[in-house]
Amino acid sequence: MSVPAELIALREQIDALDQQLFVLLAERFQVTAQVGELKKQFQLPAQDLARESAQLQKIQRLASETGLDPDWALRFQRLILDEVVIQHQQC
Ligand SMILES: O=C(O)C(=O)C[C@]1(C(=O)O)C=C[C@@H](O)C=C1
Repeated sequence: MSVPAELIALREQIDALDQQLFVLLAERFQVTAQVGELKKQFQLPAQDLARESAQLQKIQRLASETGLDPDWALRFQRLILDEVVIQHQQC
């Protein structure tokens, strides 16, 4: 069965967006790696729950404003934060 041209075009858009998403994610992890180094230098804890709480509130608001499911956005952000904390602990 042939794939409609419209589907091909939409998939190209998806691939381009995925690429942007991963470039941004990689950029975020580069910044958090710098935070990890700084925390090590100043002997600060890997996790900052007050900062996370403020971020998660912001994420929920952003999700609502952009039409994303706030609960899903929270889970997504949690995944990222947990990974950063692990990386901080390993640094
Ligand atoms: O801001 C910090 O203190 C960070 O370590 C970065 C970060 C984040 O990825 O945004 C990660 C872990 C902390 O618990 C809070 C925030």
